[in-house]
Amino acid sequence: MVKHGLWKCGSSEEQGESISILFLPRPNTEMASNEGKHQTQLIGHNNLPHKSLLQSDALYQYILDTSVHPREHESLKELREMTEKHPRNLMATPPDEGQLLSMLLKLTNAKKTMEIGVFTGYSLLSTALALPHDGKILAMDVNREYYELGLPIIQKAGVAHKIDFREGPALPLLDELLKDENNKGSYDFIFVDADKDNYLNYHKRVIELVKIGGVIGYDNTLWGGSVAAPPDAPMMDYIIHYRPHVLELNKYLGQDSRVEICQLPVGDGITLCRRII
Ligand SMILES: C[S@@+](CC[C@H](N)C(=O)[O-])C[C@H]1O[C@@H](n2cnc3c(N)ncnc32)[C@H](O)[C@@H]1O
Repeated sequence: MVKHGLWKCGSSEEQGESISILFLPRPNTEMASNEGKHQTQLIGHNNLPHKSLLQSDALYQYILDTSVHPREHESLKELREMTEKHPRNLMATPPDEGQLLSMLLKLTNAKKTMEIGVFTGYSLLSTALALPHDGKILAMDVNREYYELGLPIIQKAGVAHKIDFREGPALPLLDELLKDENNKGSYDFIFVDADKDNYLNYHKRVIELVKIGGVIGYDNTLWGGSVAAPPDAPMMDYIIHYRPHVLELNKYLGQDSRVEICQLPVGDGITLCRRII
């Protein structure tokens, strides 16, 4: 049976809701042959096969084995393995997405970046390793304890000096940044991976902070595949709760003339926005 899961989360996890998976049927799968009926199944952290919307576990494993794990920096591997033991490990950015972020940062010669939603720091460390020695990352998370779990590994990797971590809700921090005209249009790259119900609020702000030609990446824009599910498909409560926000963001970005966009089915879906005006 092919499984399609919701792998990442926003503030619902902060509120202690349970984590589970939304299964969606696909043509030519066991589910489709079952008269096309939707099925749901609860599944815990430890028995999830992978974080991806790809059509099979084997295909995703092939990508990991062939292109991702052999090239993963030893510190990223250490951080990933440490995070796998965390009860909320589903929040972590998967390694293929970390590789994508690293490639983007290098292709765009990014130097000044921002990350909203750090958790234990997989995407943060991917970013820090990809930036030049004098690169900078303004990293925000409501929970410093998560960040501090990965910090010793980041320090050991010799890239902690690039990170300016701020604890607290990101919106007021962004509003504070916007008070200084020098911050506007100054960021090369901004990665948004936090509370999904605020993504449009983030967009209104980060679009002013990213430079023209710079890139904003919004994570989880396929929301476990639920964005294309029929409204009556069985879904977990937190999926239902955030789904309208993700749908609204996707619709908004699809029409926002200030950016060119590209939505990729990597991880839980990432939408890249290149600011053009
Ligand atoms: C999906 S996780 C981030 C995963 C991370 N990018 C990684 O590589 O593992 C979401 C994070 O957003 C944080 N968060 C939730 N609401 C937030 C808010 N309003 N402002 C800042 N951070 C928030 C959570 O504490 C959590 O660590």
